[in-house]
Amino acid sequence: MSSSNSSTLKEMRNGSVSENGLDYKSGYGYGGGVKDQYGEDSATEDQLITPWSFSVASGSTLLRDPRYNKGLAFTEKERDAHYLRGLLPPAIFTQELQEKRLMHNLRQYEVPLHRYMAMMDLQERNERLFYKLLIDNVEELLPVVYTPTVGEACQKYGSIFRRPQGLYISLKEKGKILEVLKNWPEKTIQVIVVTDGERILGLGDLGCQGMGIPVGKLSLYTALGGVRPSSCLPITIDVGTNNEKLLNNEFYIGLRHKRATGKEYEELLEEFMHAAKQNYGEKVLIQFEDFANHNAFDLLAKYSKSHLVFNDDIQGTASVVLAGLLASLKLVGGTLADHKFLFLGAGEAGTGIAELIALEISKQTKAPLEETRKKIWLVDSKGLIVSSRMESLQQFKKPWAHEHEPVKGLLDAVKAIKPTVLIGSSGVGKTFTKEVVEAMASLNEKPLILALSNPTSQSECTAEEAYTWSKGRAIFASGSPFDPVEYEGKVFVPGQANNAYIFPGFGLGLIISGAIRVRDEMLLAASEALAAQVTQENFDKGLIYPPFTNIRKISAHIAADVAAKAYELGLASHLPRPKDLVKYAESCMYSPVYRSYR
Ligand SMILES: NC(=O)C1=CN([C@@H]2O[C@H](COP(=O)(O)OP(=O)(O)OC[C@H]3O[C@@H](n4cnc5c(N)ncnc54)[C@H](OP(=O)(O)O)[C@@H]3O)[C@@H](O)[C@H]2O)C=CC1
Ligand SMILES: CC(=O)C(=O)O
Ligand SMILES: [Mg+2]
Repeated sequence: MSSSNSSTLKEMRNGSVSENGLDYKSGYGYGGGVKDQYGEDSATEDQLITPWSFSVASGSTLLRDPRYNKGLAFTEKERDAHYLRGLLPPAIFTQELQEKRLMHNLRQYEVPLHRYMAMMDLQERNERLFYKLLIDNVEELLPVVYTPTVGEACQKYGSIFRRPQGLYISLKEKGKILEVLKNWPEKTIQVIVVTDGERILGLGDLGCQGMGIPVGKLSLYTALGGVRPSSCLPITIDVGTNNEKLLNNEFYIGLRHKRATGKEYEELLEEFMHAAKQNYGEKVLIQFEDFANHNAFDLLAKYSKSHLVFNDDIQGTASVVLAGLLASLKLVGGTLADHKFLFLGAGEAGTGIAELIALEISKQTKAPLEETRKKIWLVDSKGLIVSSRMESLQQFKKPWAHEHEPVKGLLDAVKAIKPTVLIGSSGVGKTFTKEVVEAMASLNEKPLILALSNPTSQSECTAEEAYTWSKGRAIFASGSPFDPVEYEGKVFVPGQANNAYIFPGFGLGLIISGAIRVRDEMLLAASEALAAQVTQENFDKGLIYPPFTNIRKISAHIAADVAAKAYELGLASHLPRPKDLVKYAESCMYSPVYRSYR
């Protein structure tokens, strides 16, 4: 360590690096960056000449840097070498002891939002400990940092706001977005999750406060998919909000006017997409999240030609649901083509899933897509989507307008269509009523019921309702988690049908292969990889998804199959192709274990 309290990366490269304890042991297999003092990839060669040159710190600055801070886990030697003497109490804790203490403290909070805030504080204080906690306690902490609690956090974001997380790009930044991107401290970005806050979960327009979603999704990219935190960038685009309650709330953190639309909106998005590619290169993955459907489909169609883009709500959800359906065939029998599907909700999630099911059936049976789509029916707020409504339908609904007489409510649609699978993607809670579930149970020995809407308050029904009303015959999964249910002496474990199973591994697959575009074949590969991870033990409990406890292994398999597909399609730029892609994906994953600083 040089005697100054901070040293620039340039200085380190000029000679003091090796003596400063570079720890290459747990470096990444990708990224190609320069290692900083602590063994992190921090900046690429050309970034060294930018005015934002990287510096590392010691003393109190080190303690306040969440990326490198280890709190009480700094060793005696590190305390000496890094000017920490006296800044910490004498005790030295292992990371495991810190973890035990934090879990104990977290469990004292009875209000979920308080747990969320405690986790965000930890992320801002000690990043590795945050990820260690999340990875080691994933089933317990997912509902805290993700759905359902993240929904409440977004609703109250203005009130609970402490330190800013992520990058805010508002209409005020029009014409300056590239400069805004350059203000972000990290230069090597591999994944951006971006929202404009208009459809946050099933909670509607939360404007700028939607930031909780990209922050939460990216923490899962790291914890579940092993993408390193420094290469993840959460972004919220603020074009205003139509949420009157927020506009009138004195603590609202966003622009205080109605949403910009049309040309003004499109130009801001265009500038952002252009700047992101210019600043981070063409291999940066841009994940669109929780946009309203009147923008989401158009943005995906427009930018999938020129950028590496992925819409989680349309594509990630489709892939996770298809995986559950493929797995469920072990329980319900038949092939996918033998089933009939009915959706409540014909938006991003509903039509996205429908299309991927139709594609998979078409792939399996060689039947044309127009035919396989006919096995799938959707209900929107106006009733069953049928051909007589064609003229007034939004573009993304048109492929689902089959010949049938008009049907108004869901119950009548169930009776008319006689589906084997019922999927809720409406964003409206309690819409799978007792009559609807009973009708499904009267039609099927094992009705498959997926209540995808988030958060829990918007779930189409609860796990208990699904099992009780079907007399224990339903196979059930939901977007937000439910506890196991005991019905007539038997314990039923509901699965979580959430795109969180897919996007972390999917993104990792794109990154490790250096993919330049996303294709439907990759989504199908991800579905098949996830379905293959469901074990007999899971099926015995009625599960159609594996538990999240194994998610890193699952993500490695998804990543490997997505990467393999990218290579097969000629869309991978990282050559040569690694032989064992699963091992390679695992070797690329971020580890939250502390590094030793010499
Ligand atoms: N589990 C998971 O992984 C995921 C879950 N979701 C959840 O799915 C829900 C929907 O998301 P998304 O598809 O993006 O939203 P959209 O707004 O795109 O679509 C909602 C659809 O539901 C329909 N709808 C609304 N109210 C009713 C009603 N009372 N009866 C019948 N249909 C109704 C709408 O009808 P109309 O078109 O007529 O307005 C629309 O077709 C959200 O709660 C979201 O959290 C989303 C992505 C992933
Ligand atoms: C899970 C998710 O992406 C959603 O509810 O929007
Ligand atoms: Mg979403």
